[in-house]
Amino acid sequence: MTLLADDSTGGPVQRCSMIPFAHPPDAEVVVPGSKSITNRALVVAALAAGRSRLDGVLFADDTEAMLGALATLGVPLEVDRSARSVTVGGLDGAVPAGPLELDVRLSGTTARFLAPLLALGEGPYLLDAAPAFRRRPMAPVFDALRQLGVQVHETGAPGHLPARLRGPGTDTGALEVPADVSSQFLSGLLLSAPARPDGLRVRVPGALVSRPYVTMTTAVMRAFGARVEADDDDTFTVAPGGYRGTTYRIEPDASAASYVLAAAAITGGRVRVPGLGRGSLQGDVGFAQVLARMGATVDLADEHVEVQGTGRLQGVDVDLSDLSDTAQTLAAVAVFASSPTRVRGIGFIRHKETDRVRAVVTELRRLGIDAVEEDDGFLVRPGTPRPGAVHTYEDHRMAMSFALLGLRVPGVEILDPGCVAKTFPDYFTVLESLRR
Ligand SMILES: O=C(O)C1=C[C@@H](OP(=O)(O)O)[C@@H](O)[C@H](O)C1
Ligand SMILES: C=C(OP(=O)(O)O)C(=O)O
Repeated sequence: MTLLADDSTGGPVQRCSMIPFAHPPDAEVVVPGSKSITNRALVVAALAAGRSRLDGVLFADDTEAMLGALATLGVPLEVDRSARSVTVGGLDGAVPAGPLELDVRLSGTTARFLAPLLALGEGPYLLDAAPAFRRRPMAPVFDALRQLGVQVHETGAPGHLPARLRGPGTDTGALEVPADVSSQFLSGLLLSAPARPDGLRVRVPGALVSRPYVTMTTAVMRAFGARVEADDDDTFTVAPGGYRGTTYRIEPDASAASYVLAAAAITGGRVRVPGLGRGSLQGDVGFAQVLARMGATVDLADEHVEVQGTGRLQGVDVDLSDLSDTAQTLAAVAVFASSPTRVRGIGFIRHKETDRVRAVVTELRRLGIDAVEEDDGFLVRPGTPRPGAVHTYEDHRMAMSFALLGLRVPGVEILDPGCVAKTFPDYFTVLESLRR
């Protein structure tokens, strides 16, 4: 893999030329900590009574956004990047008054988890984001906060950041939050609920996408002493009483692991990721089972996941609504299968960093692969990608997934490879470490 300087300005690196592997990889790969667990643990530790120590922390743009926002709120933080740990001095639910300005950058979890936390304080708080995030939906969070008595004033487009918040929102009552576009709206309300005087009761009407992330939310909450129950009709009840600071280990990121496991599957190599296994809090660990259905040999053990490519991959028809961050990874694998792959249940990924359904299909077609956009997913017919420069749309998962194609065929270039910094800053170095 070569990094080329930007050919128009000679400025910062803007494209990455992939060089295929000459030999299949045979490696153990340490992937960075889970973005989703890091940002949950930071929020609950910040609200807790007493100190917490978080280990296995991810340091990437999305978690730096959360750390930066908590620092702005005056949360005492001791950050040790080399040890991958953060010590958090909890606020015991006392969110300081404003005026304060907080920037969530490109991070969905930071935006959707922070807004309900700010609703615990008086404000005013100006919550803003990078331009690309301002396009992503916030209306369900704002509507829920208004139901709790918070004043929410969007200073740009309705239902989007930036917004000015004034609380505290202490109203009680039966709250509803739709979660058919993102589960993060629900997770954010749950995470701050133990710090509310009366806790919270919230119901999800209709579909709940990305459900394993909500189970992850309640698991992290319980690890810090909260009491939260879910009933069969997706009503969640959170008792008041706050959180207790604790020592907490964060798992490696299962979505990040999907790329190196897919690399093994498509090159006929072997990759083992330690620290992730059957008992993971992350639904994306299930991606290994999708690879198994396609023909890879998979060992999902207690403490590791390993994929051995067999040189034979068949297409699958799969609903990825529980693990949609792996849809793009699967699209890349599907190119090298012997039959078509249909991914279903993921219409909502049109609201992520970019319209991921459209982006996947557009970029596969750019490389000469027959792919079709469908309402709730896409269809990929296998083929041999031709050389080309892949557009990544400020979406780290477009860059990480399409780079995999270049491990098998020459001439694949990834534009704006730096966008991987959102969750996996060392991605290209880690991928390169698989080369033998
Ligand atoms: O709660 C979380 O940590 C996340 C939930 C998912 O989003 P949606 O609930 O919007 O699908 C996922 O795509 C995102 O990367 C992280
Ligand atoms: C959808 C993603 O992130 P976010 O937390 O910004 O929603 C993602 O990481 O793929």
